[in-house]
Amino acid sequence: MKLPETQLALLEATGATDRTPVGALAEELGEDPAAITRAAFELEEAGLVDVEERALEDVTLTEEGERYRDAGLPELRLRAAAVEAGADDSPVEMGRLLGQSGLEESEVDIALSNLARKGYGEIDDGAIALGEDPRYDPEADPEAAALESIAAGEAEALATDVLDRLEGRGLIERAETTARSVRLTEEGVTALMEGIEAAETVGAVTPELLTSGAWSEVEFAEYNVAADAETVTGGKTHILRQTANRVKDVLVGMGFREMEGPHADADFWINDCLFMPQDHPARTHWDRFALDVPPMDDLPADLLERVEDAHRNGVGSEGDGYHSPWDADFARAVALRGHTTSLSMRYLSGQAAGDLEPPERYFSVEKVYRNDTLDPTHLLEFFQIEGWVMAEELSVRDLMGTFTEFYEHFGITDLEFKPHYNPYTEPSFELFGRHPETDELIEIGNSGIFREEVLSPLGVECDVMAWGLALERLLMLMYGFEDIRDVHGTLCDLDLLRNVEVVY
Ligand SMILES: N[C@@H](Cc1ccccc1)C(=O)O
Repeated sequence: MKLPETQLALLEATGATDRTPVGALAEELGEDPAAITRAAFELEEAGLVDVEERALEDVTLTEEGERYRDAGLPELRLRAAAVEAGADDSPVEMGRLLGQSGLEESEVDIALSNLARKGYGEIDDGAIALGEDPRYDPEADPEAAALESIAAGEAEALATDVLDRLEGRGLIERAETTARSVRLTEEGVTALMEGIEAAETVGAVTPELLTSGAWSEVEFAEYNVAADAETVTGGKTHILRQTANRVKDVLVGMGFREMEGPHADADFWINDCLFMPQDHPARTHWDRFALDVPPMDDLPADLLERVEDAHRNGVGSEGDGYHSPWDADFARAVALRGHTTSLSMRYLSGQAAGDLEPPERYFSVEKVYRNDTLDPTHLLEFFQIEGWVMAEELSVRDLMGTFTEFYEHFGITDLEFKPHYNPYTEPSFELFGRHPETDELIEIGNSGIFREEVLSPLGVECDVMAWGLALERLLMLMYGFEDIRDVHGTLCDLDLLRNVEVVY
């Protein structure tokens, strides 16, 4: 008779009278328990051993259970302090005991309720009385003793009601496991006496086996295709990134080209080009992430001059500018961009991709940084879907039509628009969508048609409509997430991300 090596080793290590646990055999043979279990079942199928399975309970201490095992159960500590303070004779004020007992604030209620439950003392009017004949025996508290047994791996002998109580208190965790043990059958004993040879088995076909022709002589290991396999949660693209890629595909499909540019940029590109006055509240130091790096000295001088002129004196026949302070050093200072409209400015100015002729369409899906207060819909950094269209004649209808087409690709068909104000667009619109779970209207973007004060210094003579949409908000509408922190950043909910069904 021939058997694969692992099976033979297992058979030789197995007794005919006493059952041996599979775990012990795995340890003895230095093999993976899963491999030994598999071998045991194969031997059972061949009639050489029999495998017994028993449902077992695996009991472990929780962190709190561990803590009480070290320091003592809170009720026992309180009781000991009460004895010390003479509560055997007359009631002792709670207030006096708490300090002595060393109980944490969070443990006081736990101590009191369990003290009463166990009949170790009575609490009346803020004082503890121990009574005449306390059932208390510090050496024999069953729950304290059970914590010790569990820590020593001897939970099996414990009564179910004690385990139930500890579980109810959150001090232990119980899990079902299966214990398997094996014993030789008569056939197994006979086969061993007659002698068994080790057959070399092969787990997988290799190119060498195929080319040498050896495949026809070797014995292949049999797979148990019915066995449960461990769940492997492999790496995959984060849905935020997946959605970003999808957004890019959609926009490319709509004829847009992608913009690139720096995350840390001169205030000039982030704000000044956008006709944002230098004393605008959003430009104060606590709203932006200023960087302690040298200023950007290579801003195009003629453009700098034209932007300054638009700020100071206005553009065209009607506007007359802000008359607000203008400081070129302020324009050169570097900060993390609060929106990617800085990229739009670079491209529209001709500095990024050369002079552009209408019609042109550009987009980016990139990170922006804002010093917001963290909450379910705000993060310090998020992804903005920036975009603009340059054409001879544009109207609000073109803007709305573009959004309708874009969001339809993501199954969002109930957009709402509200008039809005931006220093750099006129008219301006905020975009809203309905959250699928809460039915609330949530803001998903901001848009408008650039003002002459923005376009004229850049040298653009036709219309440009533009927008900034929040990728995370799009995700909320698509997937129904209510807290953006579940899917973004280091606090994200891994289970949620693993199990989410990709929408498109
Ligand atoms: N920059 C704006 C979005 C926007 C871009 C272009 C035009 C109008 C609005 C924001 O971050 O909210």
